[in-house]
Amino acid sequence: MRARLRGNWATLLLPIADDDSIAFGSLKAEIDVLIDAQVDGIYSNGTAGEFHNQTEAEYDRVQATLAAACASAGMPFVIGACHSDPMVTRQRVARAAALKPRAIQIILPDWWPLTDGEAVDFLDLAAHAADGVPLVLYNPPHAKRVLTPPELQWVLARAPTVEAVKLGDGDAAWYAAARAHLAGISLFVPGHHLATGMREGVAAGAFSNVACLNPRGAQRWTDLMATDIAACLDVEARLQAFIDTHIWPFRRDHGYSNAALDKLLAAIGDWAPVGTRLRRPYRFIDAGEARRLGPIAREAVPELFI
Ligand SMILES: N[C@@H](CC=O)C(=O)O
Repeated sequence: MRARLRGNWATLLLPIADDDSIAFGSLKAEIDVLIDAQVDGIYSNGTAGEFHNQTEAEYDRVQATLAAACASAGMPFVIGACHSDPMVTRQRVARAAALKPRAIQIILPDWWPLTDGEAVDFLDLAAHAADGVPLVLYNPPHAKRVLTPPELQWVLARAPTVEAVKLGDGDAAWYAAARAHLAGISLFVPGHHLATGMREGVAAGAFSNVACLNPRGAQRWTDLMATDIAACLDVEARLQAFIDTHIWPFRRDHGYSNAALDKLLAAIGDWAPVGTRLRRPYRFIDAGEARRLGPIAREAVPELFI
């Protein structure tokens, strides 16, 4: 039987060259570092993979590069077939399934918000395209339609191939609702909330921005949660203070995207040739900010830098 989807999943950030092309040599180098870090798994085409800003030929090349490297290393991988257009999603899912990933991640169509019934229908279409490969539903707080725990319960009861949901968590009331409505579903919370999600008995893992900062450190922190959750909560509190003070203002005060923030974290961690650049029209944070914040991050959470 297949093991439950869980743990520390590292996002494949998309390296962008100065001419706005995808730097495929750097992408392969990044994959090699992630494999060497022995993370629980690698996933492509999340937000930091800039799935929303690729041609279909580029999409195919990114997935083929990931699948070939992971297959030969025995590293579990999930392919993000996300797209805001449901027709394109179905085509991406079908092509992803042929690469035999552990699962395929999708978002709900993102122009006109779906009703719950339409969400079920969309997940049924995606399941057919996935041809037996399980689905991960990525439903972040900035999605056009954000499902509450009771709404998710209703939808997932009618979408049996959805094995996991990647979502934003919330306060104590949200965790209580998640426990009441989503038991048995692998829930993936934001990486920098993972210790809280584990303590609350709700999170199975994270498709993780902590792995953006340092994949090896994120893996050790995740593994430690099984035996010393108190120590992990202490790391989480310091990490959140660092993010609130030094990373979040780039979005709140200057309007940078989440992908820009994730790439800033990766540049602070400086573990692969990813860089901070995003594809136009999205603005990216100057690499000098990563150099400035590197020592501050290492002082805040030295445990994550190994
Ligand atoms: N939103 C992120 C999560 C990790 O950094 C992504 O999927 O890229």
